[in-house]
Amino acid sequence: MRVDVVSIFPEYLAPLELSLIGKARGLGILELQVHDLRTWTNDVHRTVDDTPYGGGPGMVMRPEPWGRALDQVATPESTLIVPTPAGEPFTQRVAHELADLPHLIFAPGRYEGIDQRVLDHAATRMNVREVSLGDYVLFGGEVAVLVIVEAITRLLPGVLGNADSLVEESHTGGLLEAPMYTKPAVWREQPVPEILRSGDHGRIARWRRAQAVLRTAERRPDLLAAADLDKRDLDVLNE
Ligand SMILES: N#Cc1ccccc1Cn1ccc2ccc(-c3cc(N)[nH]n3)cc21
Repeated sequence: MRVDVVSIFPEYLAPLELSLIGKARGLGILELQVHDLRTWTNDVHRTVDDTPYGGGPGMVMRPEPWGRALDQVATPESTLIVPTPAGEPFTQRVAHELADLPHLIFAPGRYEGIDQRVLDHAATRMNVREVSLGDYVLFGGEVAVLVIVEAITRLLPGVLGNADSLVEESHTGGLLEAPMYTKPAVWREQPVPEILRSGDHGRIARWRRAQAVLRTAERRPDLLAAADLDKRDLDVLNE
């Protein structure tokens, strides 16, 4: 997978060099390049924003630099990802969809956002997806890019050593993850649930599933409707 990020704060994306993402890049699983939007300005002040038509607070990102940037970076197989409070919710399902694509271009805006014509024009030549991290407002899209790139990179084949960890992870099958424990067996007078030390892998799997169902019902009942619950799960809920 190739990822290009265009930002007026390229240094904000430095964490993408670290840890697993850095490993994925080193293994050639992920190609990533960060670009400074001001590269595509053509005035002495390298201007990227202007006042909004129709009035209102703040500034809007001008279309010309973005247009030139996308002219250079995009290919017919590109998908443009635009973080915005007005986007579709970014979920694990969306992460899986994006992880299957060949080329992602991220356009994290700043100020009050990017001139709408940038997205409308891009949509005439590539897929465009506006995505929201949640119902809160950030200063800009760079933080969202860090989150989205990490969520996608975890799903790329070869990045996570133990493929099983992808199977057990949260939101698999639509349920939240069961609580996890490690040594010591007792910590501040709190023991690890006995079943997890029983060595009975079948009972452990059933216990974890039951915990995931109960935790989801308690914290995210909205996820239950879409989860593929079986009879045992329903019995757990009705206990
Ligand atoms: N757009 C916009 C906007 C609109 C109103 C007020 C402030 C902003 C700031 N902003 C500029 C770029 C940009 C990108 C993504 C987010 C964003 C995403 C989520 N889920 N929350 N916030 C915000 C962003």
